[in-house]
Amino acid sequence: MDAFVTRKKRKATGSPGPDSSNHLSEPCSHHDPEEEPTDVKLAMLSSLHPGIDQETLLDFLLAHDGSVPATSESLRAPPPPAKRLGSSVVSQASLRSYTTASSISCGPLPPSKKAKLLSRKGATLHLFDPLDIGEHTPCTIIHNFLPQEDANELLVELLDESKTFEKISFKLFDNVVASPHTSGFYVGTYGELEQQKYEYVYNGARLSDVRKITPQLEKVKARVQTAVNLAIQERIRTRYGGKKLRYQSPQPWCPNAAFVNCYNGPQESVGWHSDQLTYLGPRAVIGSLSLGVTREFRVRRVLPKDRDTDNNDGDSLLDESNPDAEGQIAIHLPHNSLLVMHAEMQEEWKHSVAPAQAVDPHPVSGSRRINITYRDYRPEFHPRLTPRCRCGIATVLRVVQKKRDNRGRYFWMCHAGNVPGKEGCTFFQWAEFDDDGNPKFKLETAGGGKDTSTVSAAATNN
Ligand SMILES: O=C(O)CCC(=O)C(=O)O
Ligand SMILES: [Fe+2]
Repeated sequence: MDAFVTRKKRKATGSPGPDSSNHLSEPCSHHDPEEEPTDVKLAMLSSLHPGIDQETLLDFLLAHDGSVPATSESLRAPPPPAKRLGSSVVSQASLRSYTTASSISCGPLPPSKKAKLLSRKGATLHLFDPLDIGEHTPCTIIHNFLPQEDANELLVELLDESKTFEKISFKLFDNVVASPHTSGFYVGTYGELEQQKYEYVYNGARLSDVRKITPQLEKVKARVQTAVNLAIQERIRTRYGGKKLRYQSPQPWCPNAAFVNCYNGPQESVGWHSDQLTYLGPRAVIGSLSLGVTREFRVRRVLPKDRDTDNNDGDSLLDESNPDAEGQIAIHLPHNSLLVMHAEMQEEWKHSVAPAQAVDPHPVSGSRRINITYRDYRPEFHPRLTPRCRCGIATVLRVVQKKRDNRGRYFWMCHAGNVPGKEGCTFFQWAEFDDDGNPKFKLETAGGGKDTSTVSAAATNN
């Protein structure tokens, strides 16, 4: 592991570097050494010092001018770092009484008249009230979602499944890092199972542990589907001015895959990331069901970045790559709560499950939390159809999140660099969709590849 921090980081040759995610779990693992320095550095430090929370790691990283080896050394030195006291957590039961008169009297605000975001730099705003969550985040929360018995049965079933879950390994710079929690992937039929194993690529590699959906997961799927579709319609009516977002699919949301995460104890977590859009398409919606102990799901908006201020100095640690730049919002996800991540979530926000110092034990799961993300894999994004790079691997779909010029533009890029033992190629291609998010593939480039040397500049430092 020491080599891991002391080795000089490698820049992928010719890589366009428009990173949009930094995820320590499937199916969203991306990283880019140049674009997400703080997140990546925090991920490295987290894996080296799993017992230390991210806020403390960030404090130390800042104190050591962003140097991972120096930070790590200092964290190793006795005495162990004290827990940050006087944390910036702001807690309240509801924001109703804090919002403007108009937002109270007129109901949900149209997008143009958003209530002022009450999170602020360096602070974590804790939201509990579903109305607040709907108004201030791109999510809908439904508490006590399933009949109690169904929730418990599902929890028991998945706790048993999770005994054989594994941490997912991926490549970070030249090193192999394990996700800070375990997970399993489920699909509907044996046919889909074979397809997923042999045709789809996750994080640059085939996923060997694909499982057939369990009876309880299947039973609950229909309820999740109904609730998510209702939530989407409600969101469109109340937040998007009655019209779905551009590139959002007009088709009903129909889950056909489920990632199940197990967080075994308070320290298990998932770092800041956006979920990978490769098989979901743009403006994807995800239904996320939580069981067992309550954990904090944090969200933060990705702040745009001007080209002029790119690469200026070490200040980047203090702005958009800092999770505290605009403030985080913590949504508490208790047992049996369904969180709908709406169409604006993956493109414009990042999310994480922060390590906790302690958790309230759950009568069934003890200190464990199970999370299921139901996903709608769209047939039009089957890897048979999506562009291939020179590595012969289906490329991944990503979006420019930061750089103002190309913010919101999608692109396909090689992902092989994430595979242990492999180098990625320079494939880059802007992705095009019709207004309903259906891909328009350039036939001449599918299976071929395009060098990024000219187009990449447009996306660099996104
Ligand atoms: O555990 C959660 O609530 C979120 C998990 C997650 O973000 C993911 O699997 O992509
Ligand atoms: Fe996620």
